[in-house]
Amino acid sequence: MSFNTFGQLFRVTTFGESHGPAIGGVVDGCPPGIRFRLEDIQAALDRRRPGQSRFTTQRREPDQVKVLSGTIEDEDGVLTTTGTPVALLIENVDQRSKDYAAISESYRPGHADYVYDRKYGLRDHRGGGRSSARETAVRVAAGALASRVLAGVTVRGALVQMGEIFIDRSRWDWDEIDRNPFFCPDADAAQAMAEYLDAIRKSGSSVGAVIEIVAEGVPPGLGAPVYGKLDADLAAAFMSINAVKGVEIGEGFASAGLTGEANADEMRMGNDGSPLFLSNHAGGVLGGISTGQPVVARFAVKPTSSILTPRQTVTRHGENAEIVTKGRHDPCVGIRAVPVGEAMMACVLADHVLRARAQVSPPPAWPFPR
Ligand SMILES: C=C(O[C@@H]1CC(C(=O)O)=C[C@@H](OP(=O)(O)O)[C@H]1O)C(=O)O
Repeated sequence: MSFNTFGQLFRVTTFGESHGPAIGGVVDGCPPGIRFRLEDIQAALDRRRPGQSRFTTQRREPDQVKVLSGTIEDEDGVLTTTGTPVALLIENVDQRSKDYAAISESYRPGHADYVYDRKYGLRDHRGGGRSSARETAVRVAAGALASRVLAGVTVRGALVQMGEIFIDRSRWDWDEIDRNPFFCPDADAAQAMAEYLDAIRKSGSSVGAVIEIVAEGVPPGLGAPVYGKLDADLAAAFMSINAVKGVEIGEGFASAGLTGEANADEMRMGNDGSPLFLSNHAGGVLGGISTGQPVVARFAVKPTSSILTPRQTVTRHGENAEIVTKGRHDPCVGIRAVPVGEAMMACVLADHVLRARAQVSPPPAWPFPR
């Protein structure tokens, strides 16, 4: 059993609280000989970092990562993994715990405060502790390393819904996600989101979001039929992100409304000797095993529960109370969940690449002779 670790062979453990001195993690099982620069990891972290627009928390964290072990550095600054645990450390520098003094005895409705007390009998009331979005920084650092293990695989994510605003998929442009502060692939929807979120933010409220993660170049054959399903591990990985309340693979819940004909991803032989799927309702996974099509997953992030609107609650001493949560909170924490989702996809795929390598390496040559 593990409380703070995920993955079987590419194994990530995280530690640290939002208001402790640092957060960090250990990636165990990373193969030797993986080359990267610290800047590669930093660039990934910079996409998630707080305080980069008026639409995210104003807490100023540089999220400077240190690699403490598991690599050797050459004179050009290239780090090569040695096969030993890679330890990553990010210092917290902008904690403001006094914001939390006013709510240390009460529970934010919709937040993990209450269940921490019920489970452990105490909680780190200086901030969100382990249930803070701060924890996700380490996942992003681990994901950057995982993406180096995934040669030929591209993992990208986008915000496809914010509260009541949906993107128009016919306007999807991957280049757009770096041009607006929402990682939104639809420029028009991004404009509408800016207006919408400004109003939400000014009223002290918050909204949820849906994030879509797409991995292209995934080879067929990752995953296993029953207990080692690739999609089950993806679902667990996305669900482990703080504030995530739902996960879909491919058509997801909408597949319940399709007929067998509509849902069938028909197959023809392509010119390159590989089968061509005529659609991808499966989201790149059939029977828990990757098909070679893009792996497509979506997850829903709930509205941030730290809001200024007074809410009814109870205290840890069993009294009725009212709570107002001040401080520096994201009006839509789903925005910064986009790089986190990409990281979780990369970590799960890297883990399954290693698992496939352990069981069936090399994979059988296809097609089979008659
Ligand atoms: C610092 C980050 O986000 C934080 C996520 C968060 C929360 O409750 O989730 C609350 C805020 O922090 P604090 O605990 O200081 O109030 C955010 O700023 C980060 O993501 O790096």
